[in-house]
Order: sequence, then structure tokens, then C-alpha cells
Amino acid sequence: MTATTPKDTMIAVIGGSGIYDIDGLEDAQWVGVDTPWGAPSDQILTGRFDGVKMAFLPRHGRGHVHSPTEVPYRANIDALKRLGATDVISVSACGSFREAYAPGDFVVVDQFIDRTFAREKSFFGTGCVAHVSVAHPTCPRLSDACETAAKAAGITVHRGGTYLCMEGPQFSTLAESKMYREAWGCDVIGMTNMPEAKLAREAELCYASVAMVTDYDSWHPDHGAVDISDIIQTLQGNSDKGRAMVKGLPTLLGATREDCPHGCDKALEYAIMTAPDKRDPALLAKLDTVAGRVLG
Ligand SMILES: CSC[C@H]1O[C@H](OP(=O)(O)O)[C@H](O)[C@@H]1O
Ligand SMILES: Nc1ncnc2[nH]cnc12
Repeated sequence: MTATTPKDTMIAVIGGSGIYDIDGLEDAQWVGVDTPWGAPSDQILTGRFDGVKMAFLPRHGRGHVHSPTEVPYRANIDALKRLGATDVISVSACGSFREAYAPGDFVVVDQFIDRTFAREKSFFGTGCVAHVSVAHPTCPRLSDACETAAKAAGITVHRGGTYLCMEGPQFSTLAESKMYREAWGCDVIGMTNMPEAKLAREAELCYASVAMVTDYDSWHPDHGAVDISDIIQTLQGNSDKGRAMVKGLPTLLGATREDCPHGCDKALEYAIMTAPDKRDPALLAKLDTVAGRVLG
């Protein structure tokens, strides 16, 4: 076995709808980060919790400015990595396709179906082509920590599930809702975890997703069509629980970490296809942080 050098953990939380800040950080500071992919959704809150470095980014910006389609996913992931993030945890609102996944419950999702079509999905392209595996798009080690922290905070949490990522911003039709649930076997639905999870993998960051159920989408005969006012009512309670879960993560993950046993932080090892002499210097410059480990 190859020995690895421990490095500082930095837990980066991407807060979804209803979560625009986190409290209790020591040395808390909102910092602006420029990236070659443009500006991230907002400034990033940095600090420490229980001696562990943390960063928090509101996905839609404070005040909920960006729609799911318009969230600058590439800039967000690049900015977090640029700050030193090692572990990214998405905390998102979602609809449920399972009777047993009730509003207020959390689901630590482990699979995605990506139905988005109007977003930039990769850091790579002409001049530097790369193909990473996303067969297992979430990090089991990080997901374990989320599950444990959620349970410790008294939250009903379900481990594993498939998250259907739709383009939005409109919710699904009844026919779509039934198809995702009955034919495709999805467990929850949201509008943001893709391409975020794919980009985190390209950036060699561990990624876990905690989906907080706000509604039964539109399939449930007893609940009718999903309605934003119902979602907003459930969001407040979910957000408080999400923040409680996040506070349990630093002691579980520790101030330093080894290489990821699942290889998330080596995802680019053999992924780049473009011959060195055919690579575009301008794109390579943009990839300095995301792919610096392999591009040198
Ligand atoms: C507020 S309802 C729809 C909205 O909420 C979710 O956002 P996020 O994933 O950032 O928590 C969902 O994906 C939609 O963007
Ligand atoms: N039913 C739903 N569909 C898509 N995104 C959601 N976010 C919260 N509930 C949702």
C-alpha cells in the first residue's frame, strides 16, 4: 500500500433552497472568489467549526437570485476547490416519490438521473478532453458521515436513493412525475444536483448529497400537485435540521484526512484523452485548479 500524506480537511457545504447561511463558525468571513468560469453564486462563508476548516456557499445566492438553470455550477465547484475544499456536501430541497420518504425526512442519495439540458456540464472540452467515471457519483465515506450526523441530530434519514434532476424551473407534469416514480424507479426529484455532482468528480472532490424532502411532487393521490407555498412552509424546518446536521460533520470527518479510499480525489488519473501536444494552452490555464494535480 502506498502511504499518503494527510492534508487539511475543508468541508464545503452547498446550501440549497432555504439555506443561505450557517451560524456558529469561528473566524467567520464572507470572501469573494474569482474563477476562470466566472463568478460563483455568491461570496463564500469561510471559518472553522470544532477546529475543522469549513466553507459555505448558498447555491442560489443570498436572497435566492439564481434559478436552477442559471446557477454557475462550474464557478461554484472551482471556487470551493480554489479555497482548499476537500469534501463537498450538498444540502438540497427535493420532492419525494416514496410514501415512506415523508416531508421533513432526509435522504442521503447515491444515484442520479440527469434530465437537465441547458447547463454547462464539464470543465473539459475542445483542447483538453477528459472522461471521468460517475458510475458511483457520491462518496460513501462522506455519505456515511452525513447519515451519522443526521441521525445524531434526531432527523429521520434514509440511506440511498436515486435523485431525478430535472431542468425546471417549472415542476413536473403529472405524467412525468408518474413516469419517474413508476417506470424509472426514482426516489426523489430536484433541479440542482446535476451537473454539480459531475463537476465535483471532475474536480476530484468528494461529494455527498443530502436531499431534504419538502413534498410528494405531484403523483400522490392524497396530496395533489406540488405547490410552492407548501414547500416554503416545510423549508424552514428542514433548513434548521440541515444546519444541525452540518454541525455534526466536523468531528466526524476530522481536521485532517487521508486520500479518499474510494478514489474520488484521483478521478482524473487516467481521464484526459487529448495528447499533450494537442492541448489548448488557454483551456489548460482555466483548468489550473480543477485539474492542476494531473496537468502539473
Ligand atoms: C424551492 S422549490 C424548487 C427548488 O428547490 C430546490 O433547490 P435546491 O436543490 O438548491 O435546494 C430544487 O432543486 C429547485 O431548485
Ligand atoms: N417536487 C419537486 N420537484 C423539483 N424540485 C423540487 N424541490 C423541492 N420539491 C421539488
